[in-house]
Amino acid sequence: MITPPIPPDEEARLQALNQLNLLNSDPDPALDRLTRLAARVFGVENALISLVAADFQFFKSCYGFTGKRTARDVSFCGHTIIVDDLLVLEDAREDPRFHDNPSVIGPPHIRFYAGKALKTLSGYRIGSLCVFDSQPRKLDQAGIDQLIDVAMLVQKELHAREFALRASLSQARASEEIIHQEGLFLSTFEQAAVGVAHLSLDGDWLRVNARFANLLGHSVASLMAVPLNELLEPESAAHMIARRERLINGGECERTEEQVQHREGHKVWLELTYSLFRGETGQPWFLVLIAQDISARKAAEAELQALQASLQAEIAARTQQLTSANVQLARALGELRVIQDQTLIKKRRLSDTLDTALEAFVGATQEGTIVEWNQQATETFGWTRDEAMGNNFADLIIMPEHRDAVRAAVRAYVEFADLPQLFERGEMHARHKDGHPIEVEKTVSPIWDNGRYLFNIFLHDISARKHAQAELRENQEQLQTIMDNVPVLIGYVEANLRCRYMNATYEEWFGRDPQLLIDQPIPDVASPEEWALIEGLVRNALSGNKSAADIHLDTGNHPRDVRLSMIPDLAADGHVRGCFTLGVDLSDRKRLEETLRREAMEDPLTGLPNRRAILQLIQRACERQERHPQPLAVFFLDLDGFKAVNDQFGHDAGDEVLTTFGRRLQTCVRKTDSVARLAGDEFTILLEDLQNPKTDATRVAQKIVQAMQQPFDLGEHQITLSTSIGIALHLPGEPVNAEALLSVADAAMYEIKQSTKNGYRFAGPPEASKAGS
Ligand SMILES: Nc1nc2c(ncn2[C@@H]2O[C@H](COP(=O)(O)OP(=O)(O)OP(=O)(O)O)[C@@H](O)[C@H]2O)c(=O)[nH]1
Repeated sequence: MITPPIPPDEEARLQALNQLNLLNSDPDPALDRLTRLAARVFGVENALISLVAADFQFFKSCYGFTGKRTARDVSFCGHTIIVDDLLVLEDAREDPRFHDNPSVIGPPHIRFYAGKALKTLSGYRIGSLCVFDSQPRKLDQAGIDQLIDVAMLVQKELHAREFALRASLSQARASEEIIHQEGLFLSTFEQAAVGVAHLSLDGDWLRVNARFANLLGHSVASLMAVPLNELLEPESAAHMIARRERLINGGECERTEEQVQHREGHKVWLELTYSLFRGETGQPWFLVLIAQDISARKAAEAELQALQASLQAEIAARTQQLTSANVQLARALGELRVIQDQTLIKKRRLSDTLDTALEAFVGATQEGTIVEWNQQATETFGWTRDEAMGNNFADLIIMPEHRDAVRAAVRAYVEFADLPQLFERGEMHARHKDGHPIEVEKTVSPIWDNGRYLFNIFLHDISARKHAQAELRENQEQLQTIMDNVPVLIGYVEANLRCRYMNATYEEWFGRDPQLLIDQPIPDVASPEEWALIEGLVRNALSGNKSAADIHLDTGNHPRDVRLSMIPDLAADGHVRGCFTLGVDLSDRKRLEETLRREAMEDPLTGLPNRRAILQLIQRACERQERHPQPLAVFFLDLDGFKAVNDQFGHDAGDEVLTTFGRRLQTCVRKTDSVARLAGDEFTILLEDLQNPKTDATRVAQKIVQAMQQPFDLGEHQITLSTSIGIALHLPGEPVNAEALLSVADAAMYEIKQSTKNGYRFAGPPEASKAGS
């Protein structure tokens, strides 16, 4: 006996057989009729339809023979399925393959055997139709043809089952594809980062995504309750009608910027893109309206949630419809055609929506292969759709240094369902075709698609925005540098008295970090003394008035005289947002002024008031007499023989004498009186509040003359000098002229100098004056 050989396509053959679900199945009346027919046609005892499995053969239909299965290695049919034609044995005992086969040497004692292989629609030989008998027989050509005919009938029955099975499988796959496409469309429609709406040709809402409604402060339902033209300015509504007409008449998609009514009453600036969706025959179906908030982007997840739920219910309902459509193949095929048309429309709607989107859209498989690429992606990255499709998205649009991270993120998601940070809405660097980096805002949405993930990636080019932000930052830094380097204290106080800014001058003045002030209430960070100094100014400025004052600040290092100015920061509506603070250090200027003032009024050698100062003092004293009518006296003094001191002892010795003379004069008068040096060795004394002018003046003059008797100490030498004194009295009511009064005293001094020197003389008639020594 020879065991049946294994066919070369065994594995595929067994798979085809298993898919038919016929092994070990119940008898089939149609097949039983055919085996009965075969036995009768050939007048044999037995007819079988056998299916050859991996290690047994199963008798799907038997006529005569009563077994259900036998081992494959003793089977006749195992041989039948490997021959191209029929296997015909007139007497099995004479064939080396079968002469000792258990079915030959034992029951059913097969002698005659004729079998024809049965093939599946794909050509796999899964079994055979055979007839056999316990008596040897011959089979002529007519018999062979008949056996082939009956085998073809059996094969046709099997094909009918296979066809039904395939149709059922194909229907199931088509249903899955429709559900998938529906899900893809809805997911994209709802996840679009822009507002999307479909409008009837009359401009009525058909479908609005939550993003669109959210832009206008509406829910989808409430927005759809308001006609679009009522949301627009009257002029814009008229334009919209004209725009619709143009699109219907074949015009290109149009983009416009409109002020649209927000539900809360204000207007929102939106960029609106109108396009038209046409059916397969070109007839206009509906309008697609894309809206983008061009003032600010706002999330709308909450609204999306509700709409998604209703759309999912719609998917479930449709799935139910499709399931019931599987009852009859013909009907199912018809419905399939309809649904395929709908799928096509939705695909085109999706594709149109994506192509008019203002964001780049890239669809990629979990291996990274690009399967979707819209027009905006071409504009953003430079690759045409044809160039991009089929390529790896990381290689194409991710900067080389980020590719490993992106691939790891995708792997983490696919293998562990771990949602990496990379998928969150955020910013990243993408890569242009020419290699330069593009800053983009990304949204990544994984979708479960038929046993694997697809990634929907929305990318929005934000390079221009980033560039503007960088420029702004640079300008702010430049401004900050200037502010920190001007020798002026600059700050900003908010209306709630909190400090928002203080420049580096603050640290220079107070030795404290200005950052410690930021956001702190000024009354808390200033000392009580400082706050008392500036509170009035700050509050005045915060009530809208400019204010300035010179204040004396104890700034730690050293006290400063500061000119503090407060300028209110007024908003466009007139309310006060805060105030700018400018502090200019006047200390140096004040010191200089003081020096100049002193130098203008003081004699540098003796430190006594100079000529200008004593003239002012005399003038004011005379003016005071109007309120306090007390007489005063002016002395004009000149040292006698002073020139000789210089000549004999030198100029320094002369200076010493002058200084000592000044001090000596001060000891002769009251603290309220004034001693001044006019020039050279000329001095002046102003005596005020005299009771008896002449007597009082005489007493002072004599005191001076006496004081001059004391020698001047010049180191190794001592000298004695005298002075000549002219005295002018001024009584209340007399004309006020300091220069004239001084001249009068000078003239009196001159007279005594010309006569005796070393004495005093009153101005006026000779008898009123007296020389004293
Ligand atoms: N050491 C010194 N000498 C001065 C200063 N200013 C003026 N002199 C000198 O003071 C002298 C004053 O001159 P006079 O008053 O004419 O000389 P005198 O010797 O006092 O003459 P009589 O007044 O007539 O007694 C001059 O020699 C000046 O050069 C000064 O600031 N220091």
